[in-house]
Amino acid sequence: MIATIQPSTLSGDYFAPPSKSDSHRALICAALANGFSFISPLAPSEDILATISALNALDANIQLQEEKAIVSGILDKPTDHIRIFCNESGSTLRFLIPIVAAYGIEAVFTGAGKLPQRPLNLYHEQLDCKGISLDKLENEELPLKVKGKLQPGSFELAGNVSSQFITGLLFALPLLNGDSELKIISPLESKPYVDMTITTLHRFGIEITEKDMCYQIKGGQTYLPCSYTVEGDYSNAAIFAAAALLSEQGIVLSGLSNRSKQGDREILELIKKFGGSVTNVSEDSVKVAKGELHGIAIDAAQIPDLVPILAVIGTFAKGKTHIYNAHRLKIKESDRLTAITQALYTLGADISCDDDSITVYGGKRLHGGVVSAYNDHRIAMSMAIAALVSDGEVLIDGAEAVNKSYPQFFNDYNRLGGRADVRLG
Ligand SMILES: O=C(O)C1=C[C@@H](OP(=O)(O)O)[C@@H](O)[C@H](O)C1
Ligand SMILES: C=C(OP(=O)(O)O)C(=O)O
Repeated sequence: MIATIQPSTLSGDYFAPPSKSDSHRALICAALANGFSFISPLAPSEDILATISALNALDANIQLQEEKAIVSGILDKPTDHIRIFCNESGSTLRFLIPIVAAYGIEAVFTGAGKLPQRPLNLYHEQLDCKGISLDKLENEELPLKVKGKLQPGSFELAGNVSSQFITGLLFALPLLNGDSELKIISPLESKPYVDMTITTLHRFGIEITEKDMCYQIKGGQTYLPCSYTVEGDYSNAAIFAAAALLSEQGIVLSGLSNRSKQGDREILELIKKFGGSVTNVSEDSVKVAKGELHGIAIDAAQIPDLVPILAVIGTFAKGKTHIYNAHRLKIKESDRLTAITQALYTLGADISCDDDSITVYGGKRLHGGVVSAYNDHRIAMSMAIAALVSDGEVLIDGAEAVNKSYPQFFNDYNRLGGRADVRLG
């Protein structure tokens, strides 16, 4: 699909869609609980549908009704052999591998897009000696056959590859018949996502303690069903917060808890640092509007998903914006460092990147052109915001990538005054 976008200004009232990360966690915890849980709101993005399909393959019974899921948990040990298609969802894949291992189920995991090239090395290193065999069936990470019964004990993981490996083990280890500990042996990046996991586990009756970056997990714990309200998604709302920086009237962003553990709520502090206007309206809504924007330095270690839209804001801001500690962006749905740099460069931005950082000198308008989404939802959405300040139309090739996390993106974009025409290309 191709999105053809004319320059415009977005303004008005925006309501954040449910958080993809929070939704994954709630669905998995509910599926591991014996009894009925109710989860709402839910948005049927490709990633969330992948997790629902995977959990139903594990004999959980998840019924989606409009924007709500009714989940009855996995009954004892589900079937012995299953195939789990994770589509392009790294969360689905990395969260479910330890869970399948905890149940002793033989499973073949498959995926699409770049997922077969995204690393699983930490599981190969840590699960092989805990009763689990992980066999690559072809020459990439997927298809992957997982076999064996996960044993409790001591695990050691690096903190600078993906926090998703830690989350996956935190879901599974409480189910085992013995205690475990999970030592993080290098500085933990994307730590807010692990904090989100622990918060959601607590809501479903599972307790994890942590001291000196070592997580202690008691075995024999029982997930308890509950009614769970999914938070608004800061990662996707950040796209419209950036758009608001181009608008005198601004945008009121609602449905975003000011007590959220989502790391990407940092977007509001960063917008203030850029010189944008941020005004609290209520506990769950904030108004963002135009300000005198100047370049800033940004440590991306804890907020990787914000980097594409931060680079776009950098093109708005006068002077230098430098985003560093961003090396992990190379192993997302695209090599996001190269993708966002190339796409903005195509529209005339003064931008460059290396293996760990992006530098952009902003303050001048961009020009129109044709850019790729690189099969990456966050690149597609970020470039739709860059199009707002381009002299001339911008065509985003592969705009359907937004469906991975935010199928309603272009509807919301146009409702706020955007001029995006999305057609099969
Ligand atoms: O746990 C999660 O929900 C996520 C963790 C992050 O990955 P990393 O931990 O690999 O940075 C993030 O990029 C991803 O979109 C969602
Ligand atoms: C990388 C992302 O998700 P995942 O790792 O779940 O594929 C994302 O949503 O930007």
